[in-house]
Amino acid sequence: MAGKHKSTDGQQQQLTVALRIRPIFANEANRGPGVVARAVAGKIVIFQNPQARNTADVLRAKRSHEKRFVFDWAFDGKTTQEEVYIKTTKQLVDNVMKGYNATVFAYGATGAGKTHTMVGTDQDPGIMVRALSDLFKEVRNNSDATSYEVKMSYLEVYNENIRDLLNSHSGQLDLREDSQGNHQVIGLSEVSVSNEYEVMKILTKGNKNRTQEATGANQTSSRSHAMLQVHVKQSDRLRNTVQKVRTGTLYMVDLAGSERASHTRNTGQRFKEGAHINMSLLALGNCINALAVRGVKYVNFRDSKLTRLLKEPLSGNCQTVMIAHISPAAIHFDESRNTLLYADRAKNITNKVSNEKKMSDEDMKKLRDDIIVSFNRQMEVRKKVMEIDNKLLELTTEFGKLAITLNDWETEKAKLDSEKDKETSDGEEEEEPQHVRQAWDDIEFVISEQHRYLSLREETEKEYDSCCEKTYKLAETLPQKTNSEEQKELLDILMRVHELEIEKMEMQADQILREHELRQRDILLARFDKQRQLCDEIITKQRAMIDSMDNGDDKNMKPSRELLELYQIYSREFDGRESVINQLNNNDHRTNSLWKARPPGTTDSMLSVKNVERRPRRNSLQLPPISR
Ligand SMILES: Nc1ncnc2c1ncn2[C@@H]1O[C@H](COP(=O)(O)OP(=O)(O)OP(=O)(O)O)[C@@H](O)[C@H]1O
Repeated sequence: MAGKHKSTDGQQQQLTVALRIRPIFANEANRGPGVVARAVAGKIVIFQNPQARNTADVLRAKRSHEKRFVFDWAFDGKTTQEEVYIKTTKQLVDNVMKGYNATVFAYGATGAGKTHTMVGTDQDPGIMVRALSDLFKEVRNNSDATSYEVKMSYLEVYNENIRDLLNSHSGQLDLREDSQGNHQVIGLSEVSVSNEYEVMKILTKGNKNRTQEATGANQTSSRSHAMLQVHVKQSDRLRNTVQKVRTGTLYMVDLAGSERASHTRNTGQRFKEGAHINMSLLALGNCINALAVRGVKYVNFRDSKLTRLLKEPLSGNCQTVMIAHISPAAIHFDESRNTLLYADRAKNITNKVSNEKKMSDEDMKKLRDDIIVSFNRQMEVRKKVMEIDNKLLELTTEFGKLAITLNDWETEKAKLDSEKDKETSDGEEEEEPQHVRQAWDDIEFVISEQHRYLSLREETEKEYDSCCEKTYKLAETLPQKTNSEEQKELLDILMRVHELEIEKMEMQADQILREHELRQRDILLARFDKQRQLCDEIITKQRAMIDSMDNGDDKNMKPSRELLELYQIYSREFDGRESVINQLNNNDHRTNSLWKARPPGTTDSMLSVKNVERRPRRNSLQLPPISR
């Protein structure tokens, strides 16, 4: 089997080119110098110029008049129909069943064996029948899990007119280009088929309708290009699974003879046909030449109906096999050489093959719905995270307030204890008032709530991450799944709108956090303020104590010179600070703007609830001792 056909999705694939040399007929062998084309080693064609045989120097003649062509496959007169089918087309059938498109077309001069390869006879059928027979075998083998719909259409292009071979009354049919750049034949009948016997009947009927005429070159020459299209649509039968619908099309084309019109010695109508056939084959040749040159952006498929119909097979999402045909007879040297050169050129054509690219309106709607559902879920979960954050921030604020109440109480208790010491010296601890006991209970509750919300946040954040991943995976499939710019643009806009929604939500969350930070700073500042007042009080009292000692008898308790200097600096700082605070209190606006700057030394962890731990109940406020 040709390894070249085993398609990996989205990969560049070269056109597979096979060359078939039919057996020489007795009348051909009698008429000239015999055989000029031989297939060697299954891949090489040795082609000789018959005139070389007249040269005396046999070796020199051989070198200059013998040409070798290498193809994917080279078949000779002994190769069976089955072998040709297995090597060129069998894998295409497998790929069509996987949802790819595939084309096999027969090219060559009149009488070179195209129809024999494509259609064959009842006793020895050709590719069309064998491919359909294999396709139905696959359908039967997989019918438990998959439901299939196989439809066929068969048309011919004759004198640049398209006719339906399955409906002889259809007349000429129009070819239209859809929004995705594919060509469709309007009004072409599609027949549902379920087994190979029906296919055989339909093909025989179609071939009878085909324009055939005896010419000087062939007894039953096909004067038209015939195209058989087999569409396979499949969907999973299994319940509770996502319905996956795949469609693949197999195009099988039997082209009209490619020889020059003059060779058939035709005049009048026959000549006109020849001219048309050659015009479309010339257009096909031009397309093949253009496609074979790497980097060519524009290929003109518009010149003929045939090239318009073959646009997708040759340039688009399709695996394509060309089977070129030649006669081995010396009398057909010119046509055979032309065919060999065409086929050689066609080897360079590459197609990009994918079974994902084509997207029906139904699939498009599903993808759009999936994206919306995924985004909405993402927004919902993000909202939940925001609500949790909000709750955590409220708890942090609450914690801050309660901490102030407790600190206030510790300060007050220290004062009360020292006053009591003076009076009674019994060392009994001050009883906590009701609001302080309540504050301890509340702070305990706040801490347990913080832990609860933190673990909830962790879970919800994980859920949010998986939602984001799902949405972006869907978004990533877009370029592969759509082939229309319009579809892509629409889905891009949809994605952008939702991204903006998410961004808006993030900004709201940011705003809430900022407001909370401001509140936290207020609380922190209030705590600093209390601490400062306490320090002031301590320093002032110590100063008074030292002053009183200074006046007393104990000269050893005199403060050092250094300490006295520090007191002076402190009182200057104190006066300056008081005047700034007075100024700020008179001007609310400026006070607010001052809060906007983070107080020096305030770190994120100071604002975070995670790091706040319950203070030990009986631990009074610790101040650094002033060392003398
Ligand atoms: N490989 C082959 N083995 C045996 N007979 C062949 C083979 N190829 C072609 N023939 C015979 O040669 C004759 C011409 O072949 P065929 O009609 O297939 O040519 P064609 O290329 O389709 O010609 P046209 O373009 O005129 O339709 C037929 O009688 C056919 O049976």
